[in-house]
Amino acid sequence: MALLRLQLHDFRNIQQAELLPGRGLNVLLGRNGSGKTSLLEAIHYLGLGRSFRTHLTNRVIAHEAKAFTLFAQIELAQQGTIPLGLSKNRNGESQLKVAGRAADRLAQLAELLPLQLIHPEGFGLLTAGPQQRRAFIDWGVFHVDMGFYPLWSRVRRLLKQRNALLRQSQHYDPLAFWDLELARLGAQLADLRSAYCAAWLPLLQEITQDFLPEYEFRVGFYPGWDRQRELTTLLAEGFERDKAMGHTAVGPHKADLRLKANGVPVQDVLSRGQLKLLVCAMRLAQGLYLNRCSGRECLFLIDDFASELDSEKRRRLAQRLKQCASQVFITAIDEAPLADMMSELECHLFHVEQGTITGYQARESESKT
Ligand SMILES: Nc1ncnc2c1ncn2[C@@H]1O[C@H](COP(=O)(O)OP(=O)(O)OP(=O)(O)O)[C@@H](O)[C@H]1O
Repeated sequence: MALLRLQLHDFRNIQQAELLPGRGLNVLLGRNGSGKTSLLEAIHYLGLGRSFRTHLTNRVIAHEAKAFTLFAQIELAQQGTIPLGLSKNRNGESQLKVAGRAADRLAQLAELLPLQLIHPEGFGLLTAGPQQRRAFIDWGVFHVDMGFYPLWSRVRRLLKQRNALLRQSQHYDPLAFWDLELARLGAQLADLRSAYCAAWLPLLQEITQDFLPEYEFRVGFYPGWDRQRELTTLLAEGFERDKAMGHTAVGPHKADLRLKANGVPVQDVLSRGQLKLLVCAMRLAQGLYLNRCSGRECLFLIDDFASELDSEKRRRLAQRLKQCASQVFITAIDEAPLADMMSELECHLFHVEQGTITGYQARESESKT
């Protein structure tokens, strides 16, 4: 999979621009505030239907404009080149087109454009609540198991129904029927997530050897409840508590990934820089796993991160990206700190200046294999 063309209209400070990326490393160079991160944000929008900086569409639409529009051409191994279009206006209305047809599910975008974002605030994956880590596991399962998305959607609907019933019912009985189904599907979801974590973990351990060899990492998957016990029993026992809280306290919607370094929770022992490296390793391991088990490539967006790594780690990052066969978009203020990465990968340079892309230059990797 590769992004061959990206056109932007009224996206942040970019009134109109076109990017024709290369397949390897695309370096977006520019001064502070020039629009580099906005370009990554636009690609993120195309892959996930949302920004990584804000949940407010109005912040992303250029001042004075009514809507933003993104258009892209992507190349897929099976389908060849297909166009994608996404537009959002200030009333929150979206238009999504895939291969010229109106599409209604953002999951369609995610399916076409698997992407991983590595950015300076990314360590929230390890320090914030479980929601981000659940989304992280689900990204992986979604891309390797076709059965995941319909199952996940049914579990979500069941939970909504259960929470609505909790608020209406004085007794547990009306919930019992729904809980049977929730427990059945919840167990299937937990099995998929747990199998994914077990399969992905060896790759993570391999990559952390590059980035953080001083630690031994262990990763535990928590399915959202104690699987020694029946989920139906736990749900029935927790009825009064759940009713008081207005939502369900145990179940697959509480799944989490728990990481330890030398036996201690990572957020208690690693420095900020080390947490960032670990997140980077986790995301690379996902890209690599996707590539190994489905032959598909995942696109990497790397914002302002490489300058935080020493030269050896940058080289290792580039080597891993090469292993993932990934197309990479990386921002930097100047190219000097990226020299190590640029020598490992086929490299394309773009200059971003006040919302316009002013330069383009393709460079051959020095150490092509
Ligand atoms: N909705 C908007 N309309 C117009 N301009 C905007 C909008 N939102 C943000 N901007 C401006 O867009 C510019 C580009 O921001 P962006 O974060 O992409 O810059 P950057 O090149 O990544 O900078 P840095 O290197 O400092 O991270 C900023 O000057 C910002 O003030």
